[in-house]
This record gives sequence, C-alpha cells and structure tokens, in this order.
Amino acid sequence: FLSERRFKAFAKAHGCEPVYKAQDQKWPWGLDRMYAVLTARKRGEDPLDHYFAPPLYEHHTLERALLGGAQIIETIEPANVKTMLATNFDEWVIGEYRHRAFRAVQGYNIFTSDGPFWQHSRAMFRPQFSRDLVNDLEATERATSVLFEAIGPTDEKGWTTLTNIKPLLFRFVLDTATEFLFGESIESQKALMLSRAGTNDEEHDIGRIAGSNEFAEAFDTCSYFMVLRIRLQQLYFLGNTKEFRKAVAIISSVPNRILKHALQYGRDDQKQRKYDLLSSLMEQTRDVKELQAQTLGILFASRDTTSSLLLWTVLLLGQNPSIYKKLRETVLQRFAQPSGAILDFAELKDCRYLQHVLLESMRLYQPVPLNSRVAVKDTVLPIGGGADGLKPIAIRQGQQVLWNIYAMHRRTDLWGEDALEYKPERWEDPKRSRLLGGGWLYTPFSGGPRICIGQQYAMTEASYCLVRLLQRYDAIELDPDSGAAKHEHIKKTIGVTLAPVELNLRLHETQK
Ligand code: HEM
Repeated sequence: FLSERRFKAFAKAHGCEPVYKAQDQKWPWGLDRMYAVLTARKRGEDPLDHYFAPPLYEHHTLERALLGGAQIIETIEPANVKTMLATNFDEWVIGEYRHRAFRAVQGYNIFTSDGPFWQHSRAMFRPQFSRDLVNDLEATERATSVLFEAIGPTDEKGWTTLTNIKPLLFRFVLDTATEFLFGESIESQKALMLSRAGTNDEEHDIGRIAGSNEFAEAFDTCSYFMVLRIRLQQLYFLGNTKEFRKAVAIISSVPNRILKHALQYGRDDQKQRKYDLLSSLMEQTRDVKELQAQTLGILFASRDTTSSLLLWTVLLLGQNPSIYKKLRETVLQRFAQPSGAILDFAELKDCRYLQHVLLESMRLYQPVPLNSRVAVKDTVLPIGGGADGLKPIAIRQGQQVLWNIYAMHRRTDLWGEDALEYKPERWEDPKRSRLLGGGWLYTPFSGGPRICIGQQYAMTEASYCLVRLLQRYDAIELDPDSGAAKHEHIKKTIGVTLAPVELNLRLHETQK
C-alpha cells in the first residue's frame, strides 16, 4: 500500500498519466494472446502483421498482460526509445527474463549481461570492430565467388535453376563471420558442395557440420526457443525441451571445436588473418567458458542479422525490377573491379544509392523486429499517457517495456502515406538521412551505449555481396508460386531476427 502511494505521488510529481490498456485480451494472464500468436501460422496469419503491430498503430503506447499475468508496456514512440537507450540509459537494463532465455544457449556474454560484465565485454570487443579490421575484405571476396558457384550454372537462356537462396546466404554469412571471428573461415558452403560431390576431406570437417541443414535448423530452433522463453516469462523452464537442448548442443559444437583447437595448439600464424577476434580475446582471457560464450554470441549476432538484411534486400529487389535496374546501373558505373580483385571499403560506403537500398530494406523488414528493456528504478517515459497518449508515463521499477521497431518503421504519420512502399529514394531527402544520426525513428542497429557493435561490419558485408550479385546477374525472378511477390503472402520466421521462411528465385546472368 505504501509503495503504491509513493509511486502515485512520483507519477503526479512528474505530470504522468495512465497508459492505455489493450482491450484485445479476454482470458486472464494473457493466455488468449499467447495462444493466438503461437497458432497464427496455422490460420494463415502473421504474428507481426496481425497481432503485434496493429494495436500499436492505434495507440502508440499501450499496456497488455503477458503470460503469467505480468504487465508489459509496448511502444512505437521514438522519444521513449531514445529515453531508454540513451538519455536515461542508466535507469534501464536488458533484464533477467532475456538473460535467462539467451544464456541457456549462449552462456554469459555481452548479450546476456548488464552492468560491469557487459562493460568489460564491450571494452574487450571495441578495438576489434575498428575500421581496419572491418576493411579486411579478402574473405568476403572468396565467399562471394563460392556463393555463385553454389548458385550454379545457367541454362542456354542465361537463367540459373530455381533455388532457395536462403541456406546459401546463411552459409555465405557464416563463412565470412567465422573468418572474422576465428581468423579462418569454416568454408561451410564449399564443404557442403564437396560433400554433395562425394569428396569429403578432413580439412572441411567443421565446415561440413556447419553447412548442413541440421546445423541451420538447430540455429532456427535455438532462436525460436530463445524468444519463446522470453514470452513464457517466469514459466521459461517449459521451453527447456529435448529438441531445444539438442539444438544447443549442435550449434555450440562448431565454435567449441575451433576453440579447443586454438587453446591446445595456439593460433596458426600461417593461415591466420591479419586480425581476428578470437586471438585478441585470448590475449585478454583464457577462461574457456567465457571464450565459448562470447564467440557463440558473436556468431549468433552476425549470422542471422546480416543474412536477414541480404535476404530481404534480394526479395525486395526481385519485387521491384525498376529499382534493381537503377541500382545495377549505379553499381556497374561505380565498381569496375573484376571478380577476384577486392572491392574497396570506402567506395562501398560512398555508393549512396546502394546504402539507401539497404537502409530502406531494414526500414520495411527490420532484422531485429522487437526489443525490450527493464526499468531498474521508478522512472518516467516522456510520451504515451492520458487520453491523447501524449503525456508522460510513470514506470515502476522492474517494469518491462518493449519497442516494436517493425511497427515504428511503418508508421504512416511519421514516414508518410507511402510508408509501406519500398522506396530507397526517400533516403535522398537530407531530413531522412539525419534520422540516422539522432532521430530515433529509425533504429535498425539500436542506439546509445549498447548500439550494435557490428553495424559497420554488417553493412560492408551486405554491400559487398550485393555489388558482386548485381555485377553478375541482370535480373532476379522470384518464384511466382512461393508467395514472395506480395508482402501479405510472405511467410516470415520470427525468432530473435526476422527472415522470409524461404526465398525461391532464379537469376539471369549477363550475356557476355
Ligand atoms: C544487419 C545486421 C545487424 C543488425 C540489424 C543488428 C542489430 C543489432 C541490434 C538491434 C542490437 C541491439 C540489441 C539490444 O539492444 O538488445 C545489436 C547489438 C549487437 N550487435 Fe548487432 N546487428 C547486426 C549485425 C551484427 C554483426 C555482424 C555483429 C558482429 C559481427 C553484431 C554484433 C553485435 C553485438 C556484439 C551487440 C551487443 C552490443 C551490446 O550489447 O553492447 N551485430 N545489433
């Protein structure tokens, strides 16, 4: 009673008003919503488009019941996001629910910690994401040419066979990320091709595991269970199934084997890249558990996010041939290097239309669609209270607040009536470009002290792969039967990241 009285006085002193309570829940403890979300696919619905986003377009900040009865506040107000991530950073943490959900897979690392351990992790990683390191693009060039080999030859009319490009792009990202992380690529793309051709060699042992469908499925299973465990809140242990434990064992096996080898035999200077994350982590700690957790965290952070950006971009370019044509012309003019020669980091970054295409893909299909924080003390968010939803709201210590980036990036009142259209040209407006700096309306890489540390790396990898793809192929044709041609028919995987379930397409090679 006393604490309630104190909280009310706190709210009054800060001019706060109550937040709108969602009316779409009839059963107690959020059971109906949980059921609706988990069974959405069976009804041909999409959890994001049908359940998470629509109520927020009407009330930009609202409160609803989570499973188990806890209340969550959801928002798509840029000012609230800025307050949590930057202005009042010290009053917010990632919190135990997410830590518990992620630690079951990744252990104790930069993603699954707050406070001093997070600070230690961030400081340890920072130098590795410097410009020089990100600039080392030899591995990316190699991985793109193996990617094209995996896409396969063209027929007499210049078309490749219809392929689901998703697993190929996953392997591309995994191969470049492991080179960055461990100093040596696991070459999963090549390993799988060799294995399919019946030539298995010992050197590609780890690559074969990582390139297998089983590994990709284990990654998806882990991602699904991580999110499920967050949604289950205090009932998270229900997500501790045999399937989940098996998936964790499969994905941990790859970094763990590399690590074991590195710790036993040291780093192989001959093979090693100029810089690699693992060597410099090993200079700072020899704690095997920490090394395992941190490397697995980076593997998770890079594989699904960068491939999600690439997948959505290819899909959107396939849906919009005129944008593909314009981008291709720009790229052919700007990048003359033949395959095999390394593209220049600065030139990739300076190619404005290419960057605008990537920014626009992440606006419509944000790789990390939902994010949340927990208040460490009673605090205030600047907007969301009262009948007009414009007054400040008081937040209790321990309250979880989720921001729905997917919906925030689609607000017509902020982006214009054409918010749902794919228009890279909108980024030519200098006002829009400034949003990237401090507008908080566009936060694909989050912001503030916990901003994504791999932003530059991801943008460079995606730009590189796209340039090579555009140079080689003059058209993308999406499989007309796959539903990828229309937004409302695209089936999405919504785990920690957002991706199309599959991406079937064929590519037309430029006739020489
Ligand atoms: C398109 C690609 C990517 C997107 C959209 C993305 C997005 C994000 C977002 C939204 C966060 C904030 C998470 C939070 O607030 O809880 C984050 C954090 C992080 N990202 Fe990325 N990311 C991408 C690629 C990468 C890559 C390639 C790496 C590493 C190679 C990476 C490493 C990290 C790390 C280590 C953090 C944690 C930072 C911290 O907590 O201090 N990310 N990323």
